[in-house]
Amino acid sequence: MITLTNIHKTFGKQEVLKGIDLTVEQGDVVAILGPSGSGKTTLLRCVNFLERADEGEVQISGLTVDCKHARKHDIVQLRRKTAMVFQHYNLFKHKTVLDNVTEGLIIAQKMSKSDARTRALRVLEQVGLSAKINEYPSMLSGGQQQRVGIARALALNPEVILFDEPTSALDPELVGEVLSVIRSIAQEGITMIVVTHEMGFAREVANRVVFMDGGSVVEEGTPEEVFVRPKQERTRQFLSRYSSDWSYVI
Ligand SMILES: Nc1ncnc2c1ncn2[C@@H]1O[C@H](COP(=O)(O)OP(=O)(O)OP(=O)(O)O)[C@@H](O)[C@H]1O
Repeated sequence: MITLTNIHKTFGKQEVLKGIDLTVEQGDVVAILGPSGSGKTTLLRCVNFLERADEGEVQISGLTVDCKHARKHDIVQLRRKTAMVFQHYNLFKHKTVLDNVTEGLIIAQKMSKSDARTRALRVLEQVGLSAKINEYPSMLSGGQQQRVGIARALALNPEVILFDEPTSALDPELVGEVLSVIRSIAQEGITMIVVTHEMGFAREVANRVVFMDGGSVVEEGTPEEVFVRPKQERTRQFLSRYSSDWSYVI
């Protein structure tokens, strides 16, 4: 469903992605792990052209875009197939929860107000926020704000949702509620790529784990392959550093 081929990205003199190849099947939940600065977020942003890779190809359900020569029209088409959940939620502060979700549907998807409202109410129920639709982001906890971010992504009915460290801005006690919402969405078969430092989540919710280091994919496999029988020494070292952080229990 998604194929990334030979993705390269350089910032200044720093080569941040060194020829990444990755295939994601429909319904996959792919967790991307790796040390800080290994290029995880940059890779995710290259999928929907929030960053344009210098070289390589992004293919999402039949649409192939050459990163170097992509035209605006191709990028718009590709973005329609994706939705992103950001680390810092990126909500509109002066809009209610409901309007935060309907806005994208009315503007980007040219939906009527009443259809947008119907869909928004459905996804807000899915993330457990039916009681908060008329509140403003500042009235919500970080976990609730991130659930609005997730609802907004879901409402777009994308082929893939890209999560960029969705819990890293949250206080520890709020992480579980957001991960549980992501897990419940994953169980519905939505394709997801999740950049995360939550090892327990990656182990229990993802069906594929990708370990990146230094701008390359060092190892990938099922959670069992990567967590229990890692082949690469670098993966082993990384996991042992994080072994006390597997606190998320479903
Ligand atoms: N827009 C940018 N301009 C310049 N350098 C950048 C830019 N975005 C990322 N980088 C650099 O690219 C490298 C990889 O960053 P990236 O955010 O992709 O890593 P990461 O693995 O997601 O790290 P973390 O886990 O800390 O978020 C870092 O050295 C970062 O400073």
